[in-house]
Amino acid sequence: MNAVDIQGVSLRYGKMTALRQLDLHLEEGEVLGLFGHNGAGKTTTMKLILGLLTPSEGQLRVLGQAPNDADVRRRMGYLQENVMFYPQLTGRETLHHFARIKGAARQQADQLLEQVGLAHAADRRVKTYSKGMRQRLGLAQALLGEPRLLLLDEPTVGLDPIATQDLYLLIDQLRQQGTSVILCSHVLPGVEAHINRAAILAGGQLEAVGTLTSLRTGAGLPSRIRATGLKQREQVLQSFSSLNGNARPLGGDGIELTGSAATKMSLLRQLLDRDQPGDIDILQPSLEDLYRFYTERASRARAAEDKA
Ligand SMILES: Nc1ncnc2c1ncn2[C@@H]1O[C@H](COP(=O)(O)OP(=O)(O)OP(=O)(O)O)[C@@H](O)[C@H]1O
Repeated sequence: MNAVDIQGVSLRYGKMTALRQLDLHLEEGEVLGLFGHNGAGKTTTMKLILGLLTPSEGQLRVLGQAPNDADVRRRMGYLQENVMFYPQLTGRETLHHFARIKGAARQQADQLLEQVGLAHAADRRVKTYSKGMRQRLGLAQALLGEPRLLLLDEPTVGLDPIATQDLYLLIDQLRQQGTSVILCSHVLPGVEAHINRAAILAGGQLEAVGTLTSLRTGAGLPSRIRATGLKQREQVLQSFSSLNGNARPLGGDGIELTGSAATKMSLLRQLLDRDQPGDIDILQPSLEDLYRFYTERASRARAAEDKA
């Protein structure tokens, strides 16, 4: 059973179509990164999964049930963008309050405060918390009741680099325990090692979805192999240039080879056949490169449609 199954879902706010024919699924124990420009439809997708919105068309199942099923709601955790709390309550009281609403055990509060690094501030009022502390409290609130499905909307906003890294490690841990996670973010650097697949929304439509490897193959963006410490650099350069012109010299004794995701490994083997480099770096298209590629492709397609 998939944690989330979205089939042909459209969502209209009056005349405005926020999501168009969305097909997307989330496997159990999978982390899906959901990316897109402002207004692309990410929060709308989250709200549909949470049962806060009803599709105008299409089918949606969450943990095998309708999203507004009471049992499903108990097994979901949600960290919303710009999370707000009662300023007069302490961190611990805040979690007790949400535990009551969610039907979760009150004793969980202390363990969760510890887990998100807020144990030292458990008895301080939330109004004295920094932005990052409120974000951590939001995460603890989302984790109440040991959810099987976690929806995180911009979870790293306000977190410092160490706290961001801690959050990603926590997501890795939850995934290992079988929790499914959808992570919406505009912050792409650093996230790619922690997601199984990425989905890119543009203008309410799914422009691309897949593992980074499959998105790289689909985009056809080049990978670069940088090698230094070559003993026969000129011969190596010549032999690659005569093959397909994808080699160029770098400063010192280095070279850079450029190839598609499909040819990368073969280029690497050819290089190692020809020389014994002291060091090698492989620079693959990053999540940002892929995001740029797919969103620009979507914009071009839309501009062409508008012209026609
Ligand atoms: N309640 C609403 N009434 C009318 N239009 C809405 C409403 N909520 C969202 N929209 C519109 O639906 C579209 C999708 O919005 P959504 O909030 O899902 O985008 P998003 O990808 O989460 O954006 P952001 O990154 O800015 O949070 C936008 O054009 C937005 O203006």
